[in-house]
Amino acid sequence: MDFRSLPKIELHAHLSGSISRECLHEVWLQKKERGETTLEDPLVEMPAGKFDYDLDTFFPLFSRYIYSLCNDLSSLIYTTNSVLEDFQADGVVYLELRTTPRAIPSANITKVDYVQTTLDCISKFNASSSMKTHLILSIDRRNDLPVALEVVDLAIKFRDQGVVGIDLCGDPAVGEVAIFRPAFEKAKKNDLEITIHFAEAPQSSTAQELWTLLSYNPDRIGHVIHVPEDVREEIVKSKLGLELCLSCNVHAKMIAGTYSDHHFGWWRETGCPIALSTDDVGIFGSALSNEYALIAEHFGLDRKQTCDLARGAIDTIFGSEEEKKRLREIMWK
Ligand SMILES: CNc1ncnc2c1ncn2[C@@H]1O[C@H](COP(=O)(O)O)[C@@H](O)[C@H]1O
Repeated sequence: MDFRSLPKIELHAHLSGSISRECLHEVWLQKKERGETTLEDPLVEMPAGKFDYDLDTFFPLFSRYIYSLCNDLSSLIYTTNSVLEDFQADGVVYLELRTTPRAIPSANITKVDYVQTTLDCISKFNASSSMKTHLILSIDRRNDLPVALEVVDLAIKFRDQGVVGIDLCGDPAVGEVAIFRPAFEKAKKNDLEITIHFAEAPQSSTAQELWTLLSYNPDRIGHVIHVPEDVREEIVKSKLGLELCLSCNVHAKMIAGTYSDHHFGWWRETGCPIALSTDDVGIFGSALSNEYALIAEHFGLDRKQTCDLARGAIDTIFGSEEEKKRLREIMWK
């Protein structure tokens, strides 16, 4: 099966984590030539073929390196366009990209500028491509409530330009999710969709945390790894959309074992819509086409089952009914 040509939906992709190393290298070269950076070459920082980042080494890649490199308007535009091109070239027909609004005071960039710049790239790309993209704004678990509310306000402000929802992400070892209730309540009240990183690591999978997160009424949840039985039952009953990321979970050792041990095998029997997704293709190096190839290989999916899996994600997109109709027409049966 040609997994690249297979029309696919990507619903769990972090913008800064989806930038390829080659693209980061190009940004670095341009800055180096202009004498604007003292950072190490991305290809040295993240060598080709190295994908074994665990949750301890993964998050600092952003705070310590990628955010320092992509720290002005031209690098934001260059990297966002490159991410969109990569997804399109991989056969993605519908993309929900997510990003944490980031102010860059050294370049006079506010969070409003950051979101506007990202949306401008998306809107230009949407106008000239068959892949359609929407934006989700992320709240980082390490944020406090005022910052989280600011993210929701930005989502409301930019809804007309393609923001469809709110995400809760970040290092699962950090933060107390109960503080975010007013932010998610405000998002719901304003008809924004909600997706949440859920049971990603043992520390973030206490019964208290998981029931708190479910009480925010998410429309989808991501990763969904360390889930106790009573919580699973509730998820299945509510038919929540699941964003499952295979290679990321294997490389980062977030699951025990390997591809064939992934919890996709359990969730696929439950009737919850599943969106196979890449999470951070720039870091973990597995494009969505490869994720489908791996799933087909390790779970013995034939052509029809693979197409059904890809189409199943239509039901859980945050896009419009019209968009769903378009996808039902173009996605393989
Ligand atoms: C293991 N998977 C993951 N779990 C939790 N949060 C993750 C993540 N992968 C990425 N992020 C979140 O997304 C940010 C980078 O993209 P943006 O700057 O927002 O575009 C990271 O800093 C982290 O907060």
